[in-house]
Amino acid sequence: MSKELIRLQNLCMAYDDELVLDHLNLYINDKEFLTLLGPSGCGKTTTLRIIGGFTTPTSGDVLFDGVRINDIPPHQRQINTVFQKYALFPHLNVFENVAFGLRMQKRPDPADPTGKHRVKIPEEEIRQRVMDMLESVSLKGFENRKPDALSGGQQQRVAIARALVNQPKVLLLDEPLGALDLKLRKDMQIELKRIQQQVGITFIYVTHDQEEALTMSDTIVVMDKGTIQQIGTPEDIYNEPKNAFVADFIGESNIIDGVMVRDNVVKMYGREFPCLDGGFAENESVDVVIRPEDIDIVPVEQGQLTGTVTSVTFKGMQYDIIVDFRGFKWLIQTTDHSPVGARIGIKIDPDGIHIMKKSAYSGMFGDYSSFSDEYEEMSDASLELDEEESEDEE
Ligand SMILES: Nc1ncnc2c1ncn2[C@@H]1O[C@H](COP(=O)(O)OP(=O)(O)OP(=O)(O)O)[C@@H](O)[C@H]1O
Repeated sequence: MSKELIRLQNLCMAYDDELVLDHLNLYINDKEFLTLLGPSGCGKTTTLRIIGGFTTPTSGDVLFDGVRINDIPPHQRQINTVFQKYALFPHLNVFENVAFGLRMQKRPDPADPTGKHRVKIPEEEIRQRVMDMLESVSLKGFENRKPDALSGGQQQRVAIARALVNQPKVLLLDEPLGALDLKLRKDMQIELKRIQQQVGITFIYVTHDQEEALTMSDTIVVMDKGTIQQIGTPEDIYNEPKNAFVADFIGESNIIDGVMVRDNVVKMYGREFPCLDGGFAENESVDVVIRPEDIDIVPVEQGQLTGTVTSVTFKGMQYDIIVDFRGFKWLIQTTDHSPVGARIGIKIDPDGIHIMKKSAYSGMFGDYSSFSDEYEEMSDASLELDEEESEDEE
């Protein structure tokens, strides 16, 4: 999976002088499942359209197997696309929908030594390729059904089979599951990954759904405002987000303003917390990212901080608990049930505290993370800390 197939070099796209892709650099390996993930308007579809040849970049290059393909039209690229609105032909059955592209194709006549005469693909080969493809997408036995007699997920699989039957090297998928309900979407995520592994080609997938990206991808490219924020495996992106934007976008996070005291010690709310990170300047302002599942609820007297539970939501496998800390809301995910109104202690292990350089995104976060301004106005005495420990520290 390490051979490079597509490279985007300094890709820029501007509409009316507004830069929507800003010097994108990215390579995509053969047989990789790569997802472009980011909020609405960040430039995912534009990137996909440029790879497919439907949009011409303002500047920069697209390389395929090392060859510049900027000027190659879409149908001559070995790239097919599945869109969210996968218009199947309603009057054709499943078999004919998938066979359609093959029936349109002509290729050099093997009996013509000049190679000029072109012939249609033989019917027997079409039948074989369509049936193989229907098997790959688990639709064998559905050949004679019309699209309106299929579920949304089955229709989407017909669209995928239709895009794959031409044997492209790359399949582009633009939010292909967006129209499906949640249960079906989850089933199709697993199904898509299986299909990609079975046919063994590169998938470039666009979504704004972080869970979808984490479930399916070998590599996730997190984008915002036309720029790449981070490229990595789902594990890297989740466990080691490079900045507060990525941390906030992937999964849920508490993002708190902190100050580095020295290596392995950060100060939040006037309290020092041991952490594993270093390499920051003394007194440097930083973003402190803490995942809700990395916070332990402990008895008040053992807490590094204490607060009051303001909301408890049962989520099946765990509870989402909001703890109010003088008006600030921590999100904690735990299997322990603490009732609303309970006073609890919070404890965070050093490896649950992630320190990040202050970014343009600092202070932009909502519900669980906008602590900074009001905190500045607080004196340590007003914090709900264990009195003695607080005094020790000062
Ligand atoms: N043809 C166009 N003319 C002008 N602006 C455009 C055009 N196409 C896209 N844009 C703008 O470019 C930016 C990026 O759009 P793009 O569709 O790539 O975003 P996206 O990340 O795919 O968003 P979404 O998830 O909502 O589809 C947006 O601000 C959009 O308004």
